[in-house]
Amino acid sequence: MEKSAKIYIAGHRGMVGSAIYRKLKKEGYENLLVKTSSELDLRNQQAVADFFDQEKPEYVFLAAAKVGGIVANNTYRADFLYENLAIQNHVIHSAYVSGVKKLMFLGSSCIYPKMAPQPLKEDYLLTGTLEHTNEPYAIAKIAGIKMCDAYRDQYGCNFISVMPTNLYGYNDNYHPQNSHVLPALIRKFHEAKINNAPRVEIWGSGSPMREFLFADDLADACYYLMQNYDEPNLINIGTGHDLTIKDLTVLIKDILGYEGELVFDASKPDGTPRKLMDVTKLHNLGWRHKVELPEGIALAYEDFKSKN
Ligand SMILES: NC(=O)C1=CN([C@@H]2O[C@H](COP(=O)(O)OP(=O)(O)OC[C@H]3O[C@@H](n4cnc5c(N)ncnc54)[C@H](OP(=O)(O)O)[C@@H]3O)[C@@H](O)[C@H]2O)C=CC1
Ligand SMILES: C[C@H]1O[C@H](OP(=O)(O)OP(=O)(O)OC[C@H]2O[C@@H](n3cnc4c(=O)[nH]c(N)nc43)[C@H](O)[C@@H]2O)[C@@H](O)[C@@H](O)C1=O
Repeated sequence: MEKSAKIYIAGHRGMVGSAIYRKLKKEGYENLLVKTSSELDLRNQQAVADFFDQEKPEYVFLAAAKVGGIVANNTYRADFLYENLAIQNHVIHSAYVSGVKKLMFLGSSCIYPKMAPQPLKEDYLLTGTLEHTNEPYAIAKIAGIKMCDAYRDQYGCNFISVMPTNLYGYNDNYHPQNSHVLPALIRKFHEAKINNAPRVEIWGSGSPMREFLFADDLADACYYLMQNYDEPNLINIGTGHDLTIKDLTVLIKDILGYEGELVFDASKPDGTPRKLMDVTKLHNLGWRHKVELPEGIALAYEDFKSKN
């Protein structure tokens, strides 16, 4: 990617898009094209086609999507399927029509079968049944991967797909119901601490295992892969380490300095028992994460406090 290249970051106000934006600025890219969802609704096919026709971006990071935690995914099942399919269909097709040189599509670790062997290798895609709570979102993401590959096969487009593990960081979503676990726990322990609440409720059994990557590390990996990866099929992005939700809870509780009790709410879903990424392919290409979980949680908490 030449420093003068015109680069469209779809979803630049989100956690991932804003991290990619910061990374590209830091690397000296000045010609960055961005639009909020009110300026350009990516669900609108004609608006997306017109935008690509007029702006003709050379590179695209597709980090716009309908995103949320386990309960949001399970509650707004139709919206997660429809909106994500619409956004990615319109952006990927218009990128082909307007002659984009390279596009990166962001998927998610939930594309893998619920009971796949661990760690999750890229070739486990479509080898089993998906986790129910996020099946619509996962189906949309799988369609995005297959769309990138099909446009490469039929039209020779250099469209790549990356699969990040669970993410957290600056500009995360801290909504009490719709967020992912890590930002949800930061909010819960922060509020419990300032209100002297005796206990905090944790969803599910605490036994599921999750892997967490700081969003700025993800942006670094995306930039690296945009320069060093030109293959079909997907590539995982993660740390290669995971922990139980219970251990994550204790870690966040300690970092935030909350001293009350934990109560596990079995009426809430556990979701996938484990989804640890196999990052051999990424490591072999020469990229590794830098921010470890305790440091990243402290950074995310500072960001949360500065906005709340
Ligand atoms: N968060 C996580 O743990 C993980 C995320 N990912 C993937 O990373 C990508 C980014 O996620 P993340 O940054 O967390 O999500 P966020 O919710 O933080 O940001 C999503 C962005 O998408 C934009 N967007 C949503 N709908 C539309 C629309 N109809 N038209 C235009 N823009 C739209 C929003 O724009 P605006 O602000 O202008 O409204 C927003 O900035 C997604 O593809 C997601 O699937 C993958 C694995 C884990
Ligand atoms: C990134 C990935 O994220 C989603 O999958 P998920 O990993 O299951 O999502 P999650 O972060 O919301 O939960 C992880 C675990 O944590 C437990 N948990 C405890 N207490 C809270 C809590 O307070 N909030 C939340 N959200 N979860 C909690 C929760 O019960 C679950 O066992 C996908 O839908 C999809 O979006 C996707 O791709």
